[in-house]
Amino acid sequence: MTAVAHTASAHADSTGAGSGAGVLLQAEGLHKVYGTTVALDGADFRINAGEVVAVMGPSGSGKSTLLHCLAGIVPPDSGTVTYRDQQVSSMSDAQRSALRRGDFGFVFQFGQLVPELTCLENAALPMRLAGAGRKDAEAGAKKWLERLEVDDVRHHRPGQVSGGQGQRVAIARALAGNPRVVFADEPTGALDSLNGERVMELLTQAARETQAAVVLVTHESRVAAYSDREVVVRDGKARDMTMLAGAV
Ligand SMILES: Nc1ncnc2c1ncn2[C@@H]1O[C@H](COP(=O)(O)OP(=O)(O)OP(=O)(O)O)[C@@H](O)[C@H]1O
Repeated sequence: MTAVAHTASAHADSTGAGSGAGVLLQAEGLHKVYGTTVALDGADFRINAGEVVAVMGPSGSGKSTLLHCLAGIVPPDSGTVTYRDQQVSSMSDAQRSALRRGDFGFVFQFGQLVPELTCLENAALPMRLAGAGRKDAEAGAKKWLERLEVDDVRHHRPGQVSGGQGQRVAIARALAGNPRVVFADEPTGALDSLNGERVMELLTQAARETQAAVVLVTHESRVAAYSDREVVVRDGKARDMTMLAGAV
């Protein structure tokens, strides 16, 4: 095993970065290997409630793998992921799915909306999957579509809306279930810069109001500028740049 950059973790408790509401999600010493490729090599990470953390770094450095391990989508080979007092890394597939449905929201580069459903039905889908009735789920989803300024396209299907509108619908969908953590992997990657900035404004505002934490994978510094803190992943290790800067 390679030595881990623990600088960030060593300072995070005392500085209480972000809302100060305490660590919500934490990873320690994550290792993940695909064949002969080392995707994560002892990565540490932590995020507080209400905090927006940008995960940056070169292509292939392990950013998405880190996000997938944090979200319980991919189990790490070793290391731990702790959400509140639960060990995500030792949960069964079914437990991890339940956690993702109940507590996490997801936004990806290409919204990944279900093409057969309307924008409203898409935004309501996580709540439906979590057991809400159609009426309640759609009422909750409509509120978020209004908030994301795409209520007017709620009866359209994803193929009938622009990329920016589709991405806003995807964000509404991620937020509608009142997630405690939103995982956003290059959420503005497919958008022009104006749309990208508006999407980031809406995402971060909404997250701050609901005290959701946002793990934001991006390679764009103008997107990372919306975060409270930046973590750089390089060669499968994560370094907290804000903490490092503060320590100088
Ligand atoms: N499912 C997989 N199977 C095989 N190799 C994988 C898989 N997922 C990731 N990798 C490899 O692991 C390494 C890290 O990938 P990852 O997608 O986490 O990087 P990234 O920093 O998100 O890259 P990018 O910025 O290009 O999206 C890469 O070398 C990648 O090819």
